[in-house]
Amino acid sequence: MGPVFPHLHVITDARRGREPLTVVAAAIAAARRLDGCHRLAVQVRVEDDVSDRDAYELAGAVLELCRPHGVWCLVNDRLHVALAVGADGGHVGAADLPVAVARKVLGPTSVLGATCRDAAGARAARRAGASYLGVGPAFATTTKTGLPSPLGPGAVGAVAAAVPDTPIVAIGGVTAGNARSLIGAGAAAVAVVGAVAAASDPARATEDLLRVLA
Ligand SMILES: Cc1ncc(COP(=O)(O)OP(=O)(O)O)c(N)n1
Ligand SMILES: Cc1nc(C(=O)O)sc1CCOP(=O)(O)O
Ligand SMILES: [Mg+2]
Repeated sequence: MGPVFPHLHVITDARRGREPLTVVAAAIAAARRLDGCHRLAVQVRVEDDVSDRDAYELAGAVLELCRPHGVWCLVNDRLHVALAVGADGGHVGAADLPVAVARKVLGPTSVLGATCRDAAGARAARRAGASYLGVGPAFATTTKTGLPSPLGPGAVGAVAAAVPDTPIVAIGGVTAGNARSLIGAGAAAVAVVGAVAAASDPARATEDLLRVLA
């Protein structure tokens, strides 16, 4: 992992009718304006019914946007796609490959994120080889269904305190208005879908988030 763990993870919204590449390009442009590309990561996340071919094409195109600026490109769920495009790493959750297996697939040096929702899960994921932990839902979200009740900053902070050597990325309902409460509680970073992808001006939204996270 590089010396600075990115504070803002922008996750693609690849639902039909969205324009993930336009959003990613806008987010990177905003980070460049703030001289903050090292503080930005992009996670390629597609719906389950998207074909591997389409996920591969999207991930390759996102990587092409990220790499020249040193922005991390991570791939959600589909580690074979991460490897195929040469991404910086991947992210897995409870329905994906187990963390230890994901680590084997990606190799020892790739970035590997794992979703966890409590201290015990965080310690287990860390032991299994996760390099960062996605913890959520921090706040209510409509982007993903079937999630447990929001944790709030306090519970996110309790997970962070359980794994002090591991960056926590708080996810779920994060906005420029509430991001600082999560960093104040102990998260190293936040991840967003809607706050950037659904914004009328995704570049401005990215800039706002990077500023409050500085
Ligand atoms: C940073 C980050 N945290 C959590 C998740 C959620 O992963 P998962 O639980 O596997 O759910 P899906 O995103 O695959 O629907 C994430 N993607 N990123
Ligand atoms: C993909 C995802 N995972 C979550 C979790 O808690 O594990 S919340 C979430 C959706 C985040 O989208 P938004 O920023 O629009 O709320
Ligand atoms: Mg997953």
